Amino acid sequence: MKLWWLRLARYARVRWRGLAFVLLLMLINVGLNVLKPWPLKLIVDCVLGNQSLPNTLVWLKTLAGDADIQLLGPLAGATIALFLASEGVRLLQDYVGAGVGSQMGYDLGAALFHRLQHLSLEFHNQQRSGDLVRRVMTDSICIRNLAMGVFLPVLTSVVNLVVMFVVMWQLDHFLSLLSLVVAPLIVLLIWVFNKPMIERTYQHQQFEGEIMALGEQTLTALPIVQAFGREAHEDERFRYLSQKALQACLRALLAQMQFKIGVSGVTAVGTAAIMLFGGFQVLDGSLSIGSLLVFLSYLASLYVPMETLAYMSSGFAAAAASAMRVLEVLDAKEEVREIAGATPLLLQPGKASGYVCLEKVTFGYQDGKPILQDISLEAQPGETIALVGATGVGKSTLVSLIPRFFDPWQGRVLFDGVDIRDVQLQSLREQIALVLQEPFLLPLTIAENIAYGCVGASREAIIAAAQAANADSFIQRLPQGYDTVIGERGATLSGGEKQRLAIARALLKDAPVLILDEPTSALDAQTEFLLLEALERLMAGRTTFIIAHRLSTVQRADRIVVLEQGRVAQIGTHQALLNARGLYYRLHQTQSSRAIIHSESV
Ligand SMILES: Nc1ncnc2c1ncn2[C@@H]1O[C@H](COP(=O)(O)OP(=O)(O)OP(=O)(O)O)[C@@H](O)[C@H]1O
Repeated sequence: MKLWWLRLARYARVRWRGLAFVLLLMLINVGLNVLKPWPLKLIVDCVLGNQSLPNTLVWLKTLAGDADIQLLGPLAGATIALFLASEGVRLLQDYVGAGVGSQMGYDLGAALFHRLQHLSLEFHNQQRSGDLVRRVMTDSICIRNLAMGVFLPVLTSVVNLVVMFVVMWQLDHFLSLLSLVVAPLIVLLIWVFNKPMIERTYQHQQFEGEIMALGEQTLTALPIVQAFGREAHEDERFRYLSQKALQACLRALLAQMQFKIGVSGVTAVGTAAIMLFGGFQVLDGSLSIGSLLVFLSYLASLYVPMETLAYMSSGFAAAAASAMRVLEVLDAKEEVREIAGATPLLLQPGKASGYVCLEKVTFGYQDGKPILQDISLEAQPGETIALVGATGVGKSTLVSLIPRFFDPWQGRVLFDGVDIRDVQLQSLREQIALVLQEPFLLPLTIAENIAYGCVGASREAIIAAAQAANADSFIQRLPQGYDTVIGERGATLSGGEKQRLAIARALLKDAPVLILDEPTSALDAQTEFLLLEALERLMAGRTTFIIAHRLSTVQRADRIVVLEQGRVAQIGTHQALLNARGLYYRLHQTQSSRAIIHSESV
C-alpha cells in the first residue's frame, strides 16, 4: 500500500488548525528549553566570575543596578520564569495535542464506521465482526499515535537537536563535535535492539489480540459453551493465552531495558568525555565555566531526542500496522455501487406500485459457479409469489437481488419498470420491507425496535402495528410494556415473539414490496399458525415474495415458483402444480407422508 501515510494525512488535514497550534507550542517549548541553562551560565561567568555581561543583556544592569551581585535576583527570577513557562507550555501542548489527536482518531473511526455500513453484505460475510469492531475502535487511533506519538516527537527531537547544536557550535566547535560522537553509538544500539523490540512488541500485541478474540467468541457462543460444558476448557485457553501474552510482554520489556541501559551507558561516557575535555579547556582558559555548564545541560537534553528517535521506530511500526488495517477497509471494493448521477426511484414523494421483474438473471458468489441461471420472473403489484425448492437451491439468493444486496452477473432487476442499478440505493430499499428467519432485533426498547425503519413514528402508529402483528398482548404483559429494553438480538423473547415484532416493524414501514424469507420455519406448527394471521394482514395489498419450506405456508400464494438447480423448474398455483405431478407434487407428497408419520407417532 504505497503512500499510505499520505492517504492518512488527508484525514488529519481537517484538523490542521489544531495541529498548527500544537506545532507552535512545540517551537516555543524548544526555545524555552534552549534558554533554560543561560541564567546559570550568566551567574557563574558574570556574577561569580569576572566576565562582563554580553552586549545584548546590558539593559539588565540598568534595570537591576550596577553591582554584579544585584544581577543575582533577576537571573534567579528568570530561571523560575523559564521553568514555569516551559512546563506551562508543555502541559498546554500535551492537552491540546491529546484533544486534536483523539479528534483525528474519532474522525477516522467515524469514516471507517460509515464505510463499513455501506460495504456490501458479501464483504461482511467474509469478515469477522469482532475484527471489524477492533479496526473501528482500536486501529483508527493509529492516526493519533502517528501524529502525536511519532510525527510530533520526531519533529521536536530534530528541531531540538538542530537548535541546541547551533548554540553549542557558537560556544565551542570542538566540544560540539565531541558531543555528537555518541550519535553513531546510539545508532548502533538502535540497529542491534530495534528488531527484537519490534518483534517482541508485535508478538505481545498478537497474543492480546488472540485473548480478545477468544473472549468475544466464547461470550457470543455462550449457550453452546454452557450446553457442552466447555467452561473449564475455555478458562484453560484463556489462562494459556494470558500466560503467553505475559511472557511476550516481559520479553519485550527486557529488550527495552537492555536498550535503555545501553543508551544510558553511552550517554554517561559522552558526558564524562565532555567533562574531561571541557574541564581541560576551562583550566587553560579557552572556555568559561558557565559555557561548560551550558554544554553539560544541553548534553542531557540532546540525548533525550536521540533516544526518542530510537524508540519511535517501534511506535511507528505498530501504528503503521494499524493504519494498513484501517486502509484495507477504506479501500475495499464496493460490490454494489451507486452510479454517478443515480436518481431517486420515485421522482415525487409517495409509494412505488410494487411491480418487480427479474429479466434473464444469472448470479453466483464465486466466479464460474452460478447459483441462479437465466431466471425470468415477473410480479405484478399486490401479487404473492412463493419460492420453493431444495435447501441451497438459491431462494434467499434470488430475493436478495431485489433490494440490491448483490448485482446479477447477467440480466437485470426492474422495480416499477426501472433498472435498480440506475436508482439511489436508499430510495429503492425504502420501498421494500423484509422479515427474515432470524428477526434481527437491537438491544433497544420494544417501541424503538418496531419503529427502527420508520424514524419519528407516533406511539399510536407503533401500537397499531403491534396489534396487527398480534404482538400487542404479549408486549402489554412485559414489565415496562413498549418501553421494555430487550436483550441483544432479542435474547429475552421467544422465537414467535421476536418474529411478531419483526412483522410489526414491516407493517409500520408500510412498503409496497415485502420479502418474507422463511419467517416461520424456526417455529413449531402451532406458533406458525398464530403468525400466519399477522402475516396475511401484512401481505394484503403488497407485492410479496415468500420463501417457506413448509408447503402449507405457501399454498395460498398467487403463484408458486419451483426452483431446481438454479433454474425455474415450474410456475403455477398450488392446485395447478399438484395436477402437473412434477417436482412440486413430489415435494408435497414427501411432506404430507412425513406429517402423517409424525401425527401417528404423537
Ligand atoms: N454469501 C455467500 N457466499 C458464498 N456462497 C453463498 C453465500 N450465500 C449463500 N451461498 C451459497 O449459495 C447457495 C444458495 O444459497 P441460498 O441461501 O440462496 O439457498 P436457499 O435455497 O435459500 O437455501 P435454504 O432453503 O437452506 O435457506 C448455497 O449453496 C450457499 O452455500
